[in-house]
Amino acid sequence: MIIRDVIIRKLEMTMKNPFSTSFGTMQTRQFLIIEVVDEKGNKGFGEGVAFSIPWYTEETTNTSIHMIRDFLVPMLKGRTIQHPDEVNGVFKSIRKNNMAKAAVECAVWDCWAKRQGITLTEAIGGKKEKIDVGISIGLQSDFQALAERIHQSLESGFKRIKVKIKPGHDMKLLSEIRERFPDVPLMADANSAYTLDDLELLKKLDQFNLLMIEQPLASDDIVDHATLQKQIRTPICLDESILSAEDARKAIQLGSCGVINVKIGRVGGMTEAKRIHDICQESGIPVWCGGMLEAGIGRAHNIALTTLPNFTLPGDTAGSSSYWERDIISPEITVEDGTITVSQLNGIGYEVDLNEVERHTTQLFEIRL
Ligand SMILES: O=C(O)CCC(=O)C1=CC=C[C@@H](O)[C@@H]1C(=O)O
Ligand SMILES: [Mg+2]
Repeated sequence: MIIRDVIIRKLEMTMKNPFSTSFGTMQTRQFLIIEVVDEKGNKGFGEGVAFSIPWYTEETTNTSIHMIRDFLVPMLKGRTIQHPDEVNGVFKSIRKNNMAKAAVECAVWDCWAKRQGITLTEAIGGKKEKIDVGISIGLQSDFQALAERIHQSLESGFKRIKVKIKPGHDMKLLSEIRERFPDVPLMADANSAYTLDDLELLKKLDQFNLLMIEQPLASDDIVDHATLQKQIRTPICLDESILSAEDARKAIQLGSCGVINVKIGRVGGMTEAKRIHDICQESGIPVWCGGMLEAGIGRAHNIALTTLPNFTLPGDTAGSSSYWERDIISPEITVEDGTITVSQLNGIGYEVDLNEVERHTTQLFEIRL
């Protein structure tokens, strides 16, 4: 396969509900859609999930455009790609910028699967026909609002609830949730808001019987997390700290976590996500698919990834209607009784609604290779 054309679109879409974490609130979601076209005219799509502000990782929507236009796409010029696993190696000389790499690599995966006449799920070796889905609820204005969101989410069948915590919004919040919803599969994501100075408080969170606590300490740390994991019963789930399969190997070796959240963008693509899955599987560490408030194309890639066997925990892969009035794919992704039925259609399994894409496009770059 030879990639002949690449179209980079920057989109801006308004989320139904603002999403708040320990680092800020977002309602307008900027992201990229990468379209690749091969020499036979097959098309593939990937989503660039970096935010407009570099608060989750160092990347932004605009740094991704720069990386993709000026470095990554030129590296594909004149190259025959036998299998999409090769793209990870092609981009290896470029450091980090994982979300930019993943956006292009995922478009190549989709294109290749369509060219082979197979689903993306088959292309990566996934087997599940249905996947379990949880929901991530951002910080809310007050407990009543949060309780209402949890209640609605349980009514809709979501298989686990993730809430955001930060210093000052932890003990009381979790104890109120537990009082009202004693048996709910519950986890808390701190997005790096604590340090080992908070050890005593973090130990107390064990009483809430959380499935796991996500990224309590620094975003680039695995050493302090290992110290913390030895002193708390609740499994630590690493998110921000794991950027590669090597990071996963080291974190597991140090005992820094009991679970890993895999995000395709954060780790630089589908190939690296599969490697992390495999390392965790060999080490008895369960994984689940994290979310980046994606639109339909990114979401479709996440669903395919989740069909791998060691994705044994529900992911942050809620359906289109949890985020958008109208998604950019057809049909939209729907969740029934807390599960998504994996599409049997080729590639990502959904049609990209180019009219909707255009309606939200604020910048477009066409590159002919
Ligand atoms: O529903 C989703 O897409 C998951 C949302 C979510 O929890 C997150 C998205 C992006 C950055 C973070 O705030 C957070 C996370 O850390 O997992
Ligand atoms: Mg997280």
